[in-house]
Amino acid sequence: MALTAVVRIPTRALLRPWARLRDSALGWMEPVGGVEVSTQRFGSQRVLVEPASAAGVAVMTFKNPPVNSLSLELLTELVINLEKLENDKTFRGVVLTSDCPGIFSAGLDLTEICGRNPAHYAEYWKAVQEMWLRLYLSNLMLVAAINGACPAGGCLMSLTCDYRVMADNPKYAIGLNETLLGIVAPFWFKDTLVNTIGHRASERALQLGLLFPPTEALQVGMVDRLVPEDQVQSTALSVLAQWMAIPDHARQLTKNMMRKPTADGLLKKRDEDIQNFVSFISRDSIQKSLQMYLAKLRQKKG
Ligand SMILES: CCCCC/C=C\CCC/C=C/CC(=O)SCCNC(=O)CCNC(=O)[C@H](O)C(C)(C)COP(=O)(O)OP(=O)(O)OC[C@H]1O[C@@H](n2cnc3c(N)ncnc32)[C@H](O)[C@@H]1OP(=O)(O)O
Repeated sequence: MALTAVVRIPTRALLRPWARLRDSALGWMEPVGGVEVSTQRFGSQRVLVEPASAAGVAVMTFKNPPVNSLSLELLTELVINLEKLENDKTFRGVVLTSDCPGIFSAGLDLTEICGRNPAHYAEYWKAVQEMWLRLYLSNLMLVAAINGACPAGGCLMSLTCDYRVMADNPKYAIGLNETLLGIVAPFWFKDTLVNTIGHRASERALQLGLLFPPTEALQVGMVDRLVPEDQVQSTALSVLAQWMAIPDHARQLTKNMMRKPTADGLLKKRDEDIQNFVSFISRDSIQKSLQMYLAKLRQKKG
């Protein structure tokens, strides 16, 4: 269904983005001459993108049931939709969230890294790298609305955002738990965590594969705010409204200055990282660990 409508925002607000917040706070909604803002919903099978009611903001919702595992398809759709948002200069901020009840994302799709061939592992890992690079270096303001469990690759995805709001439900946990599966978080996962919670806390969390319940995640700095479950998305949107008050060029240059050196670490050796992944994941011992882990997950219900 096409929900095309056009809202006009005054050019002065686009030139001075921080003015938009003030204007809307004053109740300014008059469509006056200026730049067209598309309010059309778009997206794809697994990623829905909807413009939020605030100008310049979109909500990107992952819907890859049952657990939003990061399949090759989901990763590809995510990157395509992010690129669309970035190319549409009317968007300045995006909330990332999930459509799967109680789960933000279960991380990498284990069926993509278990029982496949080396060419598939290479293709998949390239897509994981691409997702991280695009999100981590995005010029857009990204806020993760973590409305459920957020292990491993799901946690990584949220760590690429500029701010994390998590549902205050002790049933949910967040963290890089790779060691529990007998696998190792690659250096760029580690770097992203270190940049967020510091070296000592990362070392402990990574070695032990810690999954933090919300209160501990807040204490360690893995998330920025806890709110009741039904307020996760609205809080994420109001955080974005605050960030929108900062002039884009200054914020973007600052973000790039903070993040580029970390991203360069991977950009300089993408191929080597793919080769490392393929040879690591293809080992019999690693495949056995993953099979056992998957079997345990599947047995849980039985
Ligand atoms: C020295 C050189 C080093 C180089 C190394 C390079 C790289 C190696 C590192 C690679 C990095 C990997 C990062 C990852 O993301 S690995 C994935 C880790 N994910 C997890 O551990 C999460 C596993 N899932 C869960 O804990 C739970 O499913 C849950 C998310 C908490 C949800 O629980 P619940 O609601 O109870 O749902 P179920 O457990 O019953 O699951 C439903 C259904 O979904 C299947 N499933 C769950 N998670 C995954 C997954 N990640 N991938 C694929 N499938 C998954 C689960 O098996 C159930 O399936 P069935 O309905 O068929 O039983």
